[in-house]
Amino acid sequence: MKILLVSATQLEIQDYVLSAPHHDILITGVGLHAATYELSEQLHGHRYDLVIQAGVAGAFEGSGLKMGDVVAVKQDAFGDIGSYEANQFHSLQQLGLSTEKEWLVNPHNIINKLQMPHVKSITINTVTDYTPYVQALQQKWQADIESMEGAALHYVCTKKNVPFVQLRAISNVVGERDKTKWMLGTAIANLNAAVKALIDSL
Ligand SMILES: O=C(O)c1cccc(C(=O)CC[C@H]2O[C@@H](n3cnc4c(=O)[nH]cnc43)[C@H](O)[C@@H]2O)c1
Repeated sequence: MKILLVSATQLEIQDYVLSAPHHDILITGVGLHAATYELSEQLHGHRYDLVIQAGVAGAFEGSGLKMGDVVAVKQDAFGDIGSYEANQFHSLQQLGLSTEKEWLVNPHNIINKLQMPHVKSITINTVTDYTPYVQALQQKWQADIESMEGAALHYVCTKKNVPFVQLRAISNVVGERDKTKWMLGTAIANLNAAVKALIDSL
């Protein structure tokens, strides 16, 4: 099986890569713009049976998720592309500016084989501790987690008709900007173990 392993940063997947260097690896850089471009370029030149995106993420309060939990993203959305006014967020679809679906749902069976929570994620461009904005996004999407690249995976792979799966490990609570309260090390260790378990099972 030809697998592409994708991550925003080397740090997030290097433990797995060092132990099993035989898959194609794509480090996109942080953010939607970089992930969309790099993934599109890579899929233009190669055919993969599965694209795995692995990274850390923030969990929304009330999601029930704990630091270090590893989750599979069932659906993702471009969470902050639209308008924010009177403390309410509106997507491009609500504004009548896009006819595409709001949620980019992963239709591939592989996600059903993963023994971990299946979650809703949004992909955002600005990390913030401004509570009214975080609450407006929560009210709109009722997501469990957020990242800065996930929707690029769902969007590009769906357009290119390539099977994909997005694994995220929880490193922080959304809105927490004090990095001493993040659990990056635990999240990355658990993420790499989950990537290994998934690939070994294929
Ligand atoms: O130090 C900063 O100011 C800073 C600003 C934005 C992001 C970071 C990161 O270290 C995150 C990089 C990476 O991790 C994902 N991530 C992790 N937690 C969150 C979150 O709460 N909201 C959105 N994305 C998150 C993200 O996918 C990035 O690739 C540091």
